[in-house]
Amino acid sequence: METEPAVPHHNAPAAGSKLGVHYAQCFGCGDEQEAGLHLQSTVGEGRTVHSQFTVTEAHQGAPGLAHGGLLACAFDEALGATVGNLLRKPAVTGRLETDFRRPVPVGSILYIAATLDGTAGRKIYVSADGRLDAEDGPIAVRARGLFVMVGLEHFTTHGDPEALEKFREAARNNREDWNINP
Ligand SMILES: CCCCCCCCCCCCCCCC(=O)SCCNC(=O)CCNC(=O)[C@H](O)C(C)(C)COP(=O)(O)OP(=O)(O)OC[C@H]1O[C@@H](n2cnc3c(N)ncnc32)[C@H](O)[C@@H]1OP(=O)(O)O
Repeated sequence: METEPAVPHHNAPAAGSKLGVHYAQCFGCGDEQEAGLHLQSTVGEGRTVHSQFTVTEAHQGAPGLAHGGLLACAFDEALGATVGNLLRKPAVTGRLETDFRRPVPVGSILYIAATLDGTAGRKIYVSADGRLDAEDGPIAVRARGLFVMVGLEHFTTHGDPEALEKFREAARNNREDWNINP
C-alpha cells in the first residue's frame, strides 16, 4: 500500500496548544508517576509536536547518564502523542528505532521535535529529533516509529477493562471539548 501524507484531524488541537496528560499513571507523561518522565508536549506548526523532559537521577543507566531504554521511552511517548493528538485515532507502537548520537547527562533537558511523516492504511509513520538543552541544541537522539491504528477494544481487551473511562477522565481534565471517539 502506498504511503500518503498524514492529514491532521479537522478537530486536532491548534498550533500552540499544550497537550495534557493522557493518563495520570503513564510513565511518559503521567503526573501520578513520581519517577516518570513528566514529558510535556505542545502542538507545533504543520504536522509537528514539540515535547520536552528533564533527565533526573531516576533515569540513569551509567552514572550520571540517561539510560538508553529510558530515552527510547521518551520518544515512544513523544511520537505517540503526535499520532494520537494530530490524527485523533487510537494507535499503538508497532516499531520504534532509535539512534543514540550523544550521551544525555542527568540534569539535561531533552527537546524532542516530532513530525507525522505519512500513513499507509492502518500504518502511521512518524519521526523525531531530540536535542540537548535547547530547541536548536545538538542532536542527541533520533527516532522513527511505526504506529498501527487499533480499535478502542485493544485497550479494554488486553489492558484494564475500565481503560476507556480512565482515558475519558484524563481527557475531561485537559480539554472539555475532547471526545475520545475517533
Ligand atoms: C482516540 C483519541 C486518542 C487521543 C490520544 C491522546 C494521546 C495519546 C498519547 C499516547 C502516548 C503513548 C505512547 C506509547 C504508545 C505505546 O507504547 S503502545 C504499547 C506498545 N505497543 C504494543 O503493545 C503493541 C503490541 N502489538 C500489537 O498489539 C499488534 O502487533 C499490532 C501493532 C496492533 C498489530 O497487530 P494487528 O492489528 O493484528 O495488525 P497487523 O496486520 O499485524 O499489522 C498491521 C500492519 O502493520 C504492519 N506492522 C505491524 N507491526 C509491525 C512492525 N513491528 N514492523 C513493521 N510493520 C509492522 C504489518 O506488517 C501490517 O502491514 P500491512 O500488511 O497492512 O501493510
